[in-house]
Amino acid sequence: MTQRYLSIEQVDMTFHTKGGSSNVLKGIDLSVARGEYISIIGHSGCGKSTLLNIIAGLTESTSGAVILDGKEVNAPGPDRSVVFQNHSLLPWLTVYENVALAVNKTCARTKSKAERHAWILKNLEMVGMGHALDKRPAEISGGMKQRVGIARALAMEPKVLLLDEPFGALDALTRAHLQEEVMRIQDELGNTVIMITHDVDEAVLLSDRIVMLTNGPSARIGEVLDIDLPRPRNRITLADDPAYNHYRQEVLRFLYEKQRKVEQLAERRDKAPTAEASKARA
Ligand SMILES: Nc1ncnc2c1ncn2[C@@H]1O[C@H](COP(=O)(O)OP(=O)(O)OP(=O)(O)O)[C@@H](O)[C@H]1O
Repeated sequence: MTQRYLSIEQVDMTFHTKGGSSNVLKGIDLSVARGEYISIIGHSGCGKSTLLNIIAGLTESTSGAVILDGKEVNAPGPDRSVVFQNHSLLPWLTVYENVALAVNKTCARTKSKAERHAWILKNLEMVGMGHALDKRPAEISGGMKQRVGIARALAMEPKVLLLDEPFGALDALTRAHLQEEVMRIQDELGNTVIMITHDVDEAVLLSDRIVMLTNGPSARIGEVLDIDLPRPRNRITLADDPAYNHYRQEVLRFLYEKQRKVEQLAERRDKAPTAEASKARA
């Protein structure tokens, strides 16, 4: 594997709003190998989506750089496709047309009309949506919409697939099915993937490495955990696997420790006498 297929170098992010400035990310450094599956996990509001948006080129970082396959990227491009938690299909287009829109945009020069048609079908079949080509988003379930979103992202043949809590809004069974699909597709295509998740089991099941962000403000990478479990992975077998459970515990320990620190700070703040109270006592 080529190390540094994607590298995030010393990325800082500060948002300036009317209410003041907030430092969200500080000194994020991460190298991702080609074909690697990375999950980013961290407490709510720590800056995971901000980081993903910076990689996608949707948000410009305050400083630092994102280098993909030797080139700096700082605007959206077809080399990075994003799947969001809440599907972003165009409601007036059919399933087929939603994927076709992306394919016609990115492959117009490289594929003939017939090739593009076959490619759209192949990608929709890969996610099990070949039977619903003419349906509109309102006529299919949430899980099916996510499948179409994944097909659309894959059909663009991105260098990096960015998944922002792609299964977050789904029921447990649909979520499990889609995780299996993504693992199978990943085995077949060897995509480079960066996925945000809140789900520790999902992170361990799918990832080669889990990147754990500290709590904000100024979140940084707290720990990176290598998930050295053979593939293909089976969730039922892994449930009794000591290595799998060890990885789970490691992520949970990190998250609980960070949470505990936040609670301790809040306790200290609540106990500390306020300036007014001190003045009143004086
Ligand atoms: N465009 C923006 N302008 C100002 N502040 C922003 C903007 N985008 C995000 N933030 C702030 O940055 C912080 C991190 O937000 P972000 O959505 O990246 O967190 P997250 O870890 O993805 O959260 P969650 O897990 O809840 O989705 C939050 O405090 C948020 O309010």
